[in-house]
Amino acid sequence: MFHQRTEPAAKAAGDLLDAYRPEAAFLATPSGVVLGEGAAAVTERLEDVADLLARGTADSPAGPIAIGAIPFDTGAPGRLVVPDSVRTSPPLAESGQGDRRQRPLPGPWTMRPVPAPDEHAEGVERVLKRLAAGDGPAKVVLARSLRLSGPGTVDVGQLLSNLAWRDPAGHTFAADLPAAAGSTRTLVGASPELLVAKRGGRVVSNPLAGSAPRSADPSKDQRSAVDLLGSAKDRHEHAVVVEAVTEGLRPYCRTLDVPEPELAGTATLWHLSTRITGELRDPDTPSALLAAALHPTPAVCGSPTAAARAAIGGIEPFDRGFYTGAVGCTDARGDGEWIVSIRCADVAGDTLDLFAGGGIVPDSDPDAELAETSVKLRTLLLALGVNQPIDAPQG
Ligand SMILES: C=C(O[C@@H]1C=C(C(=O)O)C=C[C@H]1O)C(=O)O
Repeated sequence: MFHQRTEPAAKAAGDLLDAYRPEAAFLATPSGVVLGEGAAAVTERLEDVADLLARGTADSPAGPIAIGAIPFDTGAPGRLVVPDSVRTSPPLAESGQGDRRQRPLPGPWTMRPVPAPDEHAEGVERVLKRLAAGDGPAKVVLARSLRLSGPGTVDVGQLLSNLAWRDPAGHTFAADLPAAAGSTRTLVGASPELLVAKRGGRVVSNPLAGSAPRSADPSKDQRSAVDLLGSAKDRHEHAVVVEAVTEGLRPYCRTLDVPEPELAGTATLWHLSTRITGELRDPDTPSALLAAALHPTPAVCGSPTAAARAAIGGIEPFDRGFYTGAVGCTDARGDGEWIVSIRCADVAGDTLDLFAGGGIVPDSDPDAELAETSVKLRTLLLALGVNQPIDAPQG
């Protein structure tokens, strides 16, 4: 039995960003901001969250909340925390505080791509061969990572703040992870992708898949968007995800609405996006259970899931850890939001591991896929204040 304190709501989201310290949990979405401090209870599995929350009380009428992260590997432990105390605020975009709090993190940084860029392109070729064989996956999401080491302990709070103010309408998070040797470990990022949100009887999922770079030149930017919307390869890559999410939600829903894909823009990329909405058969279905049912979608793994996962395991030379997992928050009624953990870094001590991947289908081009991951890495690099090419060979 535990009791969760609910502090008075903050007037401005920026106050919660300023109050964030490593080991706390922070989530900002278009529906609001949550900062959780301390740990009254902890679990490793999404499926156990509802029972855990039922064992506690809170000042809030919605009961206690849990907040945290799960990894890509569905068999590996997550870290979902019921904080001792919780503070909330209206969304960042409504704070009127603008972007005045951005500051680059101190460098210099050494950067080590894992694998080397040309090896990632070779990995894409290997995936293409597996797809062509016809007896394995139909789509595989292949990722690469970039390890940055800096001059001192990474200021996670400043990085979180930079990410949040760069995109106040996005999903920005910092989740405490199982500790690395001797230092706290945090997953910090700004993801454009909603895995699932549930409020009362309504459910929403907004898968993204199919990407094109943005351009500072408005006519080029427009062309890139129009080409993406008309690209048969990208529409196929996207359709695979929409179908899996729709089928994943169907058993829980009385109605489901699946519109045609549209464009969603981040600062650096265009994506194909489908906002799937539905009415739950049972409005008490916990959001954490829906997240567990959908994770990992073919947007981050591929399809069919088991074959794609096996291909990833055979080709990616690193452990994804919490990248391409999910970060989210739920109350005791099951209302909550779960975000796909992409455009993120796993930070411990003076080191950040950045990750980016892309969906490979039979028409994918290895060089274009490498370039796409480089653009995706820029979300974190720009928030760090690093604006240098990353694919030049390193000494
Ligand atoms: C895997 C990532 O992004 C995912 C893959 C996408 C794609 O292949 O086009 C687009 C959005 C995300 O669902 C990533 O950012 O690392």
